[in-house]
Amino acid sequence: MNSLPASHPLVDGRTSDAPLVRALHGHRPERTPVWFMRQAGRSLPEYRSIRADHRMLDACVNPELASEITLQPVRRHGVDAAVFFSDIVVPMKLAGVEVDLVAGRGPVFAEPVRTAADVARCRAEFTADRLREALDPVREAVRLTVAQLGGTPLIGFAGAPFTLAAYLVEGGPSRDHLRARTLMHAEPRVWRELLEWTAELSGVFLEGQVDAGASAVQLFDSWAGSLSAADYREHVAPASRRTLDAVRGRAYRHPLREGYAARDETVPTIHFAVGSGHLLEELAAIGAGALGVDWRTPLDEASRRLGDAVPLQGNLDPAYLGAPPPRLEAHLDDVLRRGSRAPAHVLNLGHGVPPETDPGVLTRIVELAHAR
Ligand SMILES: Cc1c2[nH]c(c1CCC(=O)O)Cc1[nH]c(c(CCC(=O)O)c1C)Cc1[nH]c(c(CCC(=O)O)c1C)Cc1[nH]c(c(C)c1CCC(=O)O)C2
Repeated sequence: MNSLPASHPLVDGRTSDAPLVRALHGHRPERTPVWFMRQAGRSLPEYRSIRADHRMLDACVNPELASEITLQPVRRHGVDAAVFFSDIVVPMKLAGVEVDLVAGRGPVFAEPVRTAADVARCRAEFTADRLREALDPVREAVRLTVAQLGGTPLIGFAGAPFTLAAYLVEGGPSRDHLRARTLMHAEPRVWRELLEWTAELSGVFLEGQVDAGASAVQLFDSWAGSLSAADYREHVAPASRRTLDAVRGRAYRHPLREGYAARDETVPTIHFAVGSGHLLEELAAIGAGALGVDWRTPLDEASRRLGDAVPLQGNLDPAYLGAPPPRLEAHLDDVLRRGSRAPAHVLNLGHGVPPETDPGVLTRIVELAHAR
């Protein structure tokens, strides 16, 4: 096991008892922690004003901007965690892959990766070492952010190997990732090599964020829902496990507990996939400490299927953000009630904040959840 540096916020006591960290370790803190996927982004006027002058991927590798954008929703909403402003394709970009984030669409790759030769070239050219050498802007952005956050934990993240591979093989966003899933079955060896590579880059990206001060990480397995349970288990799970292994071994001694209560803890990990109700058991088997659930599966049902043994995160339906306040509040109560069945609950949306969301609604959700 690798230890975290002494100056890490989990080690020096700044975040070791924060509600988010306690919940992800399976405890019920004094208040339900809440944060929102995509809390940093177009729903905030202060974000749009920065982005008016900077391209998305440029902002991600500019430490001052990335840090400022990460902090904006924490200041505004009083959420229990910051999520690092970056993107799942940033490690690809830093390793040398030609990729852009197109507004309204998402990641677009100049050269799709489809053949054995394509995969071999990626593995030879866009290596983990090359990424490590280019990772300083990310480490610096994390350090600047954590220095401002005090006791609020920063969540680092990475794209899961399948989600990245789906974009790479398709060359951009796609509906059901058919080309990627075809490669999986047509050339399983090439597929495995592709996922080994995406898993390694995502692992290095996570490692960099944790070592620079992130107190938890989330793996975004966003498009895993397009896979059958059998395919997920055989062709994807080993790679996702490898990505999480990059930080799962990071241990620390809880600074405030002594004697019999003192024991090594590991950096909390969250695993999230959209439309993956049929995969809950497979996702849990990856072994992340907590599971993010989208809005389609009620949290009490998810918890029951997992033997009431896994802390859950979620799962307000983003469609309720535009509903009249009494309806939204009833939905919030329902989610909190169902979440109370799990050993621990982190309140979140079932997917990212839609850009047109009124940010006042998000602030209100935080207030209500904290008052419950
Ligand atoms: C699939 C995926 C991507 N990126 C991400 C995922 C996994 C999460 C999910 O399932 O939604 C992860 C991501 N992307 C971004 C974050 C920042 C942290 C946060 O959640 O606040 C995170 C965690 C910033 C971003 N990443 C992106 C934006 C929008 C850029 C803008 O401001 O125009 C942000 C804030 C761009 C992006 N990047 C991607 C898409 C689909 C898009 C949207 C394209 C669009 O609608 O314009 C790929």
